[in-house]
Amino acid sequence: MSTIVLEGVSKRFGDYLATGDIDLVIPSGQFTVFVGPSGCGKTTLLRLIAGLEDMDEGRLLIDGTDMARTPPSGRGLAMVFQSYALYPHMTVRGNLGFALKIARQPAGEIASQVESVARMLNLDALLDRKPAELSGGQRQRVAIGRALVRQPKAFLFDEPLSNLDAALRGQMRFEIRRLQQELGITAIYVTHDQAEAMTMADQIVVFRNGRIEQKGTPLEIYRRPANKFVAGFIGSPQMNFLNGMYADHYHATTIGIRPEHLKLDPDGSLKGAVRTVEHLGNEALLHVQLQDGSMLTARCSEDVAVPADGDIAFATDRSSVYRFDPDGRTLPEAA
Ligand SMILES: Nc1ncnc2c1ncn2[C@@H]1O[C@H](COP(=O)(O)OP(=O)(O)OP(=O)(O)O)[C@@H](O)[C@H]1O
Repeated sequence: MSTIVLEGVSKRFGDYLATGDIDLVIPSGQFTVFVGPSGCGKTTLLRLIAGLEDMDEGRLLIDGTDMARTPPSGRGLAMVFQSYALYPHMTVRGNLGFALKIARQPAGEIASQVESVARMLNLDALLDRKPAELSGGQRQRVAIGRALVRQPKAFLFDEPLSNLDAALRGQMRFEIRRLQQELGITAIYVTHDQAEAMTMADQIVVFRNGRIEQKGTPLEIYRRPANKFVAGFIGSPQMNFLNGMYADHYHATTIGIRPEHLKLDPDGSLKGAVRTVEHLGNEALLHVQLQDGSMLTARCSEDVAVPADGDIAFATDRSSVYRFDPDGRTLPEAA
């Protein structure tokens, strides 16, 4: 278990600020997810922590020790990449034990460590296969196992599931989380997928343009987004944003309503016409054009009755309406 602390960390590539002024605590034994759109600097920050990039300013402390002079190999961190980076000519057993072999551990010790990790990750039956003879999910498990045998202080995951199909991704999310909880190991996980962040994290850190927009538990971020960017980024389908008369009514520049907080109600004040219906099997998404021309998405039950003329109205609780100022900052709840 290890606590990782970043103090005023910045990194530039030439004139370009990839990540700036980062103050952050990664609590020991917790699962922290860095999330944000492509290019927001989350991978750069992970690589700074791993020691694969040098920071321009700031400090990195692991368990209270400044890492400025510690090379990547001395930090006790294990990184798992999207590309798996397995050795193709080695078997699963060889890949899993490689780091221990390099560290000149006795053969008996290597064999028992490899077997215990293989059991943990359900790889026992695959130990004699080469990476080319494995599925994507199995390869990813070997990559995780290879990091695990080194008994790291913390795991650093860089989009490890983006090469997998949706079903396997769901399963691997669950397995990574289970393993991390069982071992009580500190983990940092980089993704651009907000659903992954919501389902896996103890702490989510939302990035934009190299800076932290908000950090908190998944529910805090979903319920109390600090600004319009976070409100729009977390939650799927995306929060609806409305301006003009709808926002004026709430004394705000923009208001936001999540698709799941719209209720069909003939007396509702959000009146419009259904343009398309997306049937998802367990629910339907209604895309509605409001009277002022703006579009709204509503999450409804699959058996929703759309009137023949398409005219529809929604109501929402005042407490479900988010209000934003001209700079996009969240205003207190409407009275
Ligand atoms: N070695 C480099 N030299 C120059 N610019 C770089 C380098 N590495 C990253 N950048 C730039 O820094 C910014 C942040 O990159 P980074 O890879 O951290 O983003 P990211 O949030 O992880 O994005 P993605 O989800 O696409 O991987 C990007 O604009 C990128 O082009």
